[in-house]
Amino acid sequence: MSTALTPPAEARPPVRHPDAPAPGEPLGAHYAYCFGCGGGQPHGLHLEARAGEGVSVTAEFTVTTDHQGAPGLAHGGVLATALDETLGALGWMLRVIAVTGRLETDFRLPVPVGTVLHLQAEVTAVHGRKIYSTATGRIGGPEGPVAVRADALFVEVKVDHFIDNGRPEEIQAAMADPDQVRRARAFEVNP
Ligand SMILES: CCCCCCCCCCCCCCCC(=O)SCCNC(=O)CCNC(=O)[C@H](O)C(C)(C)COP(=O)(O)OP(=O)(O)OC[C@H]1O[C@@H](n2cnc3c(N)ncnc32)[C@H](O)[C@@H]1OP(=O)(O)O
Repeated sequence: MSTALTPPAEARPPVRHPDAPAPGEPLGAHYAYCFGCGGGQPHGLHLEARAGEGVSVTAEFTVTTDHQGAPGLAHGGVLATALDETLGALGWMLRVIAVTGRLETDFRLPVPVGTVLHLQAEVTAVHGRKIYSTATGRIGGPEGPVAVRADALFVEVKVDHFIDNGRPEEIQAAMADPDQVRRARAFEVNP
């Protein structure tokens, strides 16, 4: 793990937000067109995450023919996306908006098409806006061997990060969504 992903000595253990979803509760998509979790992306990962104990989440992603690199095998970048999306879902447990600053990935086993990747992620430490976290993706079941893993640094941001930087067409469409809950989920972690 790179030094940038080692929490400083002053970092604190993460605190589960009192209003975090209960363990086992599905977290749902934060944005319908998210490539990781959105239902509106036909070739996306359609990753489904659930709240875990403490500051953790679990998720599942089924590798399809849309996700290949080599014939019959998942593309490494797609697997990194699955790890990134799962780690991103930890924001629901802290109730903060955060984006990936650094993602360091280990690929340990090839992952064939048709595999269900069982993901687990947890926050390990928090220092100011910096959120340190780690994730695994197992195959053959939730207790199966680790095929992929990652360490990450997410950085807390304000909602302006998206409004100021996203392409105006998509930002305006998301803000104009008549579904208030969906609109809130797209722009805030706390709907
Ligand atoms: C319409 C749609 C709405 C969406 C609704 C939102 C819902 C919730 C969205 C969730 C989405 C989930 C999806 C999966 C998660 C992604 O994939 S997120 C997308 C990929 N990530 C990005 O696009 C981020 C791009 N990078 C940036 O915008 C900026 O570099 C950052 C990360 C915000 C940091 O910039 P900054 O705010 O200016 O902060 P900065 O002072 O540079 O850094 C703060 C601290 O972090 C450290 N740091 C920053 N980057 C790094 C790094 N790469 N390595 C080491 N340290 C770093 C700095 O050294 C600094 O440390 P201290 O000096 O405080 O000790």
